Amino acid sequence: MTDLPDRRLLLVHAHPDDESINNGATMAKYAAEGARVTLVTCTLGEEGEVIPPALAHLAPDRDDALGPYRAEELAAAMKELGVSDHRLLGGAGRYRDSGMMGTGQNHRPGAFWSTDLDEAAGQLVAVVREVRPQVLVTYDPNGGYGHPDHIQAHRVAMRAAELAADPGFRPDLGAPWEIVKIYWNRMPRSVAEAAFARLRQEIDTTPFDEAADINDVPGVAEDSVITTEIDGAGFATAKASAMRAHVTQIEVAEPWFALSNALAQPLFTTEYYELVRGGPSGTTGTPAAGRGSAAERETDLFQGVAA
Ligand SMILES: CC(=O)N[C@H]1[C@@H](O[C@@H]2[C@H](O)[C@H](O)[C@@H](O)[C@H](O)[C@H]2O)O[C@H](CO)[C@@H](O)[C@@H]1O
Ligand SMILES: [Zn+2]
Repeated sequence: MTDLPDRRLLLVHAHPDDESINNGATMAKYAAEGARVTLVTCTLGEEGEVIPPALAHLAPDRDDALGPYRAEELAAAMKELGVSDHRLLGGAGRYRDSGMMGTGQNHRPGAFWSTDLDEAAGQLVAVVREVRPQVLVTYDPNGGYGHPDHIQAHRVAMRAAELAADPGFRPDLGAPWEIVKIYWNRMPRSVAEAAFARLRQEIDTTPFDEAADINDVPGVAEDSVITTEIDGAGFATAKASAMRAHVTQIEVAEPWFALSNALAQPLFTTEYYELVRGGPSGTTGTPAAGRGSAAERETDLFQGVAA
């Protein structure tokens, strides 16, 4: 029927760098194991800050050239992870970075936050019906930490999963395809708290002045919500290198890193997820959240998916 690899994973993210921060080890692991890993990034991060002074001219209020530069950073990061299929939703520059919640950029023409949901989801349906992934990874409904582009990426991903399976929706985009398992990026509160406690103790050994707040970490949730953990210890170097490739946004001093506001955070190589559709048998329908102790969690996103 198709010459696609058996296992196909689709990740939907808002800006260049989110994929490496949230899923770098997971992406590197599955790519190394021969799965097809497809990344769709919804904007080029045109409204981001710029860390290196020598690149300050790229900023949106100067040359407004950060978008193309971050596209190059993304390509470099994908090389570090061994991921060859990475796309920009609707093509480069179709949807613009909306800025932080409540800023004027939210309503700038072309901002992703104010784009039509079904129009953007239609762009993603074309990718879903081409790639035919068994597994989709995106953000929780709050986008991890409330950034408008993250919230919109969640909405577009979930809507596209629904429309891609509907035979009455845009037959011109290909045969309908039902994604068997959908995950949201998560971080167990107990793991985050322990890591931040160690970071605060060691802050003087890092190049950073202070630690971020645990609430700055995307997707923090009670441990019982976490259904799945992917041990990416073997891919720590790849993840750190991919994060470093996003030079304008991230400074990495392993096992710590800081985003453009220079507040240090832990760099996690175990990456956590909440399974929100599909279960061990691959059936659809929302599984009961949580599986009790960590020992009961899935350790493979494709667990229960028929090849
Ligand atoms: C990780 C992430 O989603 N980064 C976004 C975010 O960047 C933040 C923004 O620049 C803020 O002003 C800083 O204080 C904070 O440290 C950054 O993480 O928002 C940007 C603008 O929408 C976006 O380009 C960037 O990718
Ligand atoms: Zn982001």
